[in-house]
Amino acid sequence: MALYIHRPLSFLNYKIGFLNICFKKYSICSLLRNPELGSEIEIKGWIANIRKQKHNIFIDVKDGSTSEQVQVIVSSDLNVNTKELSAGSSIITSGSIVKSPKGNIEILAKKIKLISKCSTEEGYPFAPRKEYSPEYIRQYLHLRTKTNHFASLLRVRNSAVLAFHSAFQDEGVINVHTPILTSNDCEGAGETFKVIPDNEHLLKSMAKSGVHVDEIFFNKKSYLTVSAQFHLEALANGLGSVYTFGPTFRAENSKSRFHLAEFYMIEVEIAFLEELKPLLNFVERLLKKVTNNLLDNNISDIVSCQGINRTEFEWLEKDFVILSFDEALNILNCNASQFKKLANAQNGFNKEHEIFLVKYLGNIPTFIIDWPRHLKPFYMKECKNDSKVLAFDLLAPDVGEIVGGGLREDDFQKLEEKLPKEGVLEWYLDFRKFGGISTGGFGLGFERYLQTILKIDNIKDTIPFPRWPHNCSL
Ligand SMILES: NC(=O)C[C@H](N)C(=O)O
Repeated sequence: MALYIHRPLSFLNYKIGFLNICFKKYSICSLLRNPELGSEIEIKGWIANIRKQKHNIFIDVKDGSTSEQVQVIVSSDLNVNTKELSAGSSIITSGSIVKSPKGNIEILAKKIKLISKCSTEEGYPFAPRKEYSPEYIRQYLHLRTKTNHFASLLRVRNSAVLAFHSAFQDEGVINVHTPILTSNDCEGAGETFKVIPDNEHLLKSMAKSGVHVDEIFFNKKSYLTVSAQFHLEALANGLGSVYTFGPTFRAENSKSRFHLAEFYMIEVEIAFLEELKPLLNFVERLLKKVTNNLLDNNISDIVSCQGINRTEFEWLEKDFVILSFDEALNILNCNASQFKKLANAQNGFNKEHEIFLVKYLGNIPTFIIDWPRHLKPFYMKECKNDSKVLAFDLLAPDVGEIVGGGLREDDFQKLEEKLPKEGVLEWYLDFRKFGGISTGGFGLGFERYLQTILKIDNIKDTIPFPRWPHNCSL
C-alpha cells in the first residue's frame, strides 16, 4: 500500500548539520570548516580559558557555534590590558588565520576588545575547565549555556528539530499549527492547566453576565493543550497526513526525572490507515532516520554533550521489538522479584516495568501493542474479537515510554457511545459523518527522545527552561 506521497520542499533539502550551526558569517564553526590561512578574521565570543605567559597570552575563545574553541595568540607587543581579560568575559578579536606546528587553526591577534568583563566577585558559578554535576548547573538555569555540556545539548536539540521536520517532509506529511488554547482534555486524564484571563477590569465587565469565572472568556472551560490529536484528526480529514510540533502542557504532580509540566510534542496523524503495522513502521523509520542524521552531522556535539559515541547506537541496526500487552505482562510476572510493585492487567506498567522490559529485550526499542481497553483513552479503535484496542506505546532504553498512539475509532456508533459527556465533543463526531476516513497517529515526547539518544539522566536537562511542580520562576 502506497501510504505516503513524496512532496519535496526545496527549502528543506539542505544539509542539516552544516546549515544549522554555521549561520554566522564569522563563526568559529565556519572558520574551522573552511580556514583561509593568512586572511583576516573577526571573532566575537567568550573567553573559555586564558594563560598569561612572559611573551604571549593564549586565549581559548568559544562563540556558541560549535563545541570547538579556537586559540588566539596575543603577543606582548600588542599592549593589551590583560587584567580585564578573564574566563567568561566577552570579547571581539581580530587577526590573521594561522596554523600551529601541531596543525591546529589559530588566530594571531591584531586587536582584542573587551565587550564586557565576567565578574568573579559577583559570584560567577563556573570556573574554567572545571566539570560540574547537572544538579549544580541546574541551579543556574539562566547561565546554563555558559557550560560546554549544555551548549552542546542545545545545538543537538536544534538539529533534531530540523531533522524531524525534514523527515516528515520526505514522507509527504504536512506541517500544521494546532491551538495551544483548547476546550478539550484529549487524554481524559484530568491533567490540564485551566486558563482564565488575569485582567480584573475585563473580568468585572464580563462578570455582569453571571457566567462562572472559568467560562467567562471563551464561554466554556478552556485549557492549555495536553494533545493536539483531535485537531490533527480534523485536519487529516481533508488534507491527508499531518503533523504538528509544539508546546504541550500536563499538570502531573510529578518531580520525577521523566516528567515536565511543559514539553514539546511531535504529533502525527496518518490518513487512510487501516492497520497498526504501517504506523509502527512509520515510527521506527522516523526515529532511525532522525537519529542517523544527527550522528552524521552532529557527532562532536553528541560526544561533548554526554561523552557517548556511535557504539551506543547499536539499536539503529536492529528491528524494533513488537510485543503484545499480554506477552509483556507475562515477562514481568516471570521476573516479579525484580520489582517494588508487581505489574497487573488492571493498572498497566510503571516506569520500573517499562525500563526493565527494554533491558530484558536487549536494549532495543520495544513496541507494546494490543492494550486492554480500560488502560487507553476512548478514541482508540477496538480490536475485532476481544476487549483490546489497537493502541501502542514505544518504550526506549533507560527512559521507557517515548511514543504513544494507535488507530482511531471510526465506528460512528461505538464512538458516540464512548464519547465523554464532560466537555462535549460533537465536532469530533462531525467529520466522521462527512466522508470520514480511518486514521491513526501518535505523540512523541521530544525531550524524552533527546533524553534517550543522549543518555541524559534527568529530562530537566534537555530543555532550556524546564517547568515542573513548584518551579516556574525563571
Ligand atoms: N500521549 C499522547 O498524547 C497520545 C496521543 N494523543 C495519540 O494517541 O496520538
